[in-house]
Amino acid sequence: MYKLAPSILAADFSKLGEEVMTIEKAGADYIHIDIMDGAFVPSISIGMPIMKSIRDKTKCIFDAHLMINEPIRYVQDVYEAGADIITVHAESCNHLDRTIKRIKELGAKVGVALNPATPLNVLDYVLDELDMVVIMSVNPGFGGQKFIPYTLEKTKQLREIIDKKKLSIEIEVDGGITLENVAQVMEAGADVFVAGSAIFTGDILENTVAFKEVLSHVSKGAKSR
Ligand SMILES: O=C(CO)[C@H](O)[C@H](O)COP(=O)(O)O
Repeated sequence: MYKLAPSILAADFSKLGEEVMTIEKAGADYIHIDIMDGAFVPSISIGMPIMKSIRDKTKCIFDAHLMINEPIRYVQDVYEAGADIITVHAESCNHLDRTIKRIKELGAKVGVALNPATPLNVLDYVLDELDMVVIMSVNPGFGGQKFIPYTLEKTKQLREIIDKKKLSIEIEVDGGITLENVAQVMEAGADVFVAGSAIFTGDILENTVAFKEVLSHVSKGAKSR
């Protein structure tokens, strides 16, 4: 099954709990939580207290995306705040292997995100340790940006590698996903789709249902791969 991961970066924080309950009701699979430090990426977003405050509002999986330098310093706090999946950027870890191991020791699932221009081969030696790879389809730091088309090819290449090695790793694509381009991202081989502005602008319930409708249309088995 394809999964939808609404990014709360685009939510109305004055009613975050309510909005999270709305997207769960409409079928969201993961709640994508963008944590930014103002150093690895230009923006500062939200942190552990906000995560904790919504943890009891939903049973959805918390998919924490750490856009922070040396995230190993915070993975325990993020786990304790309720994260089920913790994703770090390959570019922000001095010791990626150690960071992956630390997340696994905590008992969380582990993801590694790659900026648009980062090649897939940085994952060559750690791929089989991962539960998720996040292909950034925008340069991280802001919601509401335009999808970068060349990341479709990168997603296809990663799909081939994962299938060839028979690994059970989810490919999540993050940034600029809309109802207009989501089918292309599905065709490229993604499993999980992050959408911020396209979900939280306008009617949140209707937008979530519309995404779920598209994602349920093409069954994975029916795809060429
Ligand atoms: O990681 C992110 C930004 O760094 C966001 O999750 C991403 O951009 C989703 O927002 P939108 O759908 O508005 O592009």
